[in-house]
Amino acid sequence: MSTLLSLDSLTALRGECPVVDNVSVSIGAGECVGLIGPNGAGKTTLMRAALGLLPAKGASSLTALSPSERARAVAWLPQARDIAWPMTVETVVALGRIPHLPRGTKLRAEDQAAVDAALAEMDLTNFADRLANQLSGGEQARVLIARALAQQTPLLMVDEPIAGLDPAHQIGTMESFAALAAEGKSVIVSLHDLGLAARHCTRILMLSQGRLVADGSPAEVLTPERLNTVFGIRVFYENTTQGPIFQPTEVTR
Ligand SMILES: Nc1ncnc2c1ncn2[C@@H]1O[C@H](COP(=O)(O)OP(=O)(O)OP(=O)(O)O)[C@@H](O)[C@H]1O
Repeated sequence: MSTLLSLDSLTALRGECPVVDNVSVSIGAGECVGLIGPNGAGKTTLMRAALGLLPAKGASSLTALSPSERARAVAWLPQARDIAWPMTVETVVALGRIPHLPRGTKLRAEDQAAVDAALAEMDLTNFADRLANQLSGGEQARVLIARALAQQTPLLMVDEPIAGLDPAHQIGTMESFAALAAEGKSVIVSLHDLGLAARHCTRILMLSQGRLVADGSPAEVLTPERLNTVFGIRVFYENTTQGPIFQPTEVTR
């Protein structure tokens, strides 16, 4: 299995305090990896440090790449979602093709095909000519996910992509990520919906206070003890013929 991301003792400080603490992990092709943890656990910091967007100790395989190589190796969707520019949805999504275009050239047929596919995947084909800054918050979020998909990188790293999406688009987006993994690409997705993580992710990384406290299949990681100690919740979890059903039921502290 080829390795798309390798972190070795990655440590990121905010002031004196390590908010990502000695994380080592390797992500191979074909994985849909859910990155979970309470608010402030270090999920965003871990992804930004892995991308080389924050200074960190230890090593990330991505930071060894040149900026242009990195842009073809990984697509990044940050948490902030507002689109300020009065550009059409199609133009915003086409920005995802820049890493693939020879300098100064226009979109080629293969680039347009990638843009059209990403628009369709995010249910945005009918929005292609709308101004992106005039869309709702959830619609803008889908435009930015489509831009990341259009990049067609082996690895997609997305920070809370389904926050603010309606239920159908949350499920559809997670299905798109799972489908990418089934095709041999990999996705690292931070999210707070543990039910969708349990259902769509092949692997879960659980962070608590900057440390990687669990790494395995959803059933291995989402145990009652960890959900109690790390998240302070009790949950109902059952494997059914329709897949795992996972519902937080009460706060335990
Ligand atoms: N710019 C900053 N300066 C100082 N501390 C910061 C800064 N950004 C984040 N932190 C701290 O680092 C810790 C980890 O933050 P991070 O954003 O990585 O958490 P997270 O797991 O992504 O949280 P959330 O689920 O709320 O998005 C938090 O305690 C946060 O307060």
